[in-house]
Amino acid sequence: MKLHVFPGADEVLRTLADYFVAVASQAVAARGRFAVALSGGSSPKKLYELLASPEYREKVAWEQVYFFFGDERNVPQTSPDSNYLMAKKALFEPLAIRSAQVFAVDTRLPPAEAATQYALAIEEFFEEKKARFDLVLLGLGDNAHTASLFPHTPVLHDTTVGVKEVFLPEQQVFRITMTAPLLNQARAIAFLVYGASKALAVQQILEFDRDIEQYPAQLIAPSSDEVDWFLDAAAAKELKNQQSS
Ligand SMILES: O=C(O)[C@H](O)[C@@H](O)[C@H](O)[C@H](O)COP(=O)(O)O
Repeated sequence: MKLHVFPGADEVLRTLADYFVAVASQAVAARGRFAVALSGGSSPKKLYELLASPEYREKVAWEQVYFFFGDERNVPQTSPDSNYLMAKKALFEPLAIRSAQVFAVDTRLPPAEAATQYALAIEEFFEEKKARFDLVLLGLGDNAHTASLFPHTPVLHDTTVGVKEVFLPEQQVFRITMTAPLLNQARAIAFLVYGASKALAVQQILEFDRDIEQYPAQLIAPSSDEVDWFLDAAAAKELKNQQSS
């Protein structure tokens, strides 16, 4: 696990953008393609816009990049809450990404069906059960959730390598999420977390005793052991140890 802590969010985003470029280039060179599972929420929007900017857009062979979503809200793809719509506006449209390169959750289906169909689409893409993303981008909620692995939800104990629907009783909404076993098959995982509101969650995940019911992001432990945390100082301020382990 590697920590990359910088004073401001801009430096965090640029460092993660450079990391993204490096992992993408390595994957294309080794396997002829780069399969990435994007994070949703608000934090990664600036990263996607930076990657699509004139400074970065020439650094990646975008025609060899295939995009998936670590999770999705159970809303139409035209909804402002859609992770797909956010990525479409920030990344896919500016880079003229072909629709065949983007695997979005079909949220027209009922949640359970959408999850099953998405899992099948992932298996077909990788042409095997051991689907391995080259990179999974993750955020962190201030309640220590990641993707849609929320505290005290059954999906936290799901050993399926796949995609499941999650009902969030507080918000009375469904989400669709990759399970921890699927996420953990990734070759590399990068968390992007910035802002003081995340500081306690970061400390809980990295320094508290294991308690996945309360701190679901503790489930993220890829077999590759390649987990990089990209944090600004505000998000890292509760950490006693800011050294990588
Ligand atoms: O669909 C989502 O919302 C994300 O996948 C979710 O896991 C997100 O990463 C965290 O909730 C942090 O969200 P912010 O970046 O908006 O704080």
